[in-house]
Amino acid sequence: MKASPVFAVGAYRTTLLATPETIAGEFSKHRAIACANAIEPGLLATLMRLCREGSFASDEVEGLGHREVEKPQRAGPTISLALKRANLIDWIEHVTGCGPLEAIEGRVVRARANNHDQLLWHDDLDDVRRRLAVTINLSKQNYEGGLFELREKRTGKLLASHHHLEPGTALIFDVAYDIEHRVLPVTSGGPRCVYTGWFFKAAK
Ligand SMILES: O=C(O)CCC(=O)C(=O)O
Ligand SMILES: [Fe+2]
Repeated sequence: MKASPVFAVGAYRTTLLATPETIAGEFSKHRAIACANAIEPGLLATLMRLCREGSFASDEVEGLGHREVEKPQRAGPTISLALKRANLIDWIEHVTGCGPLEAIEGRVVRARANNHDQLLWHDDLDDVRRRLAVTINLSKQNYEGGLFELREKRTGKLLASHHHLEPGTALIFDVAYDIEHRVLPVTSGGPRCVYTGWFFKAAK
């Protein structure tokens, strides 16, 4: 997907750069939007440093694949906190029509070019509170493979595919029973390092 700058999350504030109406059509067509420079440079530098200095533990995702998860979590909670600001939640609700949303939860994961790390097709609904997913690229080195794909379950029609290239790009995508997504193996370079999190449905 082509990423454009639509919001910028900083350490102390989030700036909205596009009206929800200009982006809503893309989300309804692809069930996803790609946001360039979604993290301001200062915060991004801190997050990349936390990832570089942090440690990662092996994580087997039953029936779906394998990757590594930041442990202890440092970059992950910082991003979750910064994504919680009301103006961004409100903007995302208007773009996607998926509101009302509340708390976001997520962590940083890493996939290596090792013929092992990947995630097969899944819908994220093992936790039914999830309503939207967000991934943010934190990869220091470029990589081949590691493509994210989103498709319709019934027809297999591909709705979106995204290669996380620039650090700080965010991909926001729909979590629903009619669609599923996967992450293909990284074939060289990397590791592919991303924050992956979810906006939950607000409790009624
Ligand atoms: O790494 C990604 O792009 C998506 C990760 C994912 O699908 C998940 O954590 O459930
Ligand atoms: Fe997922």
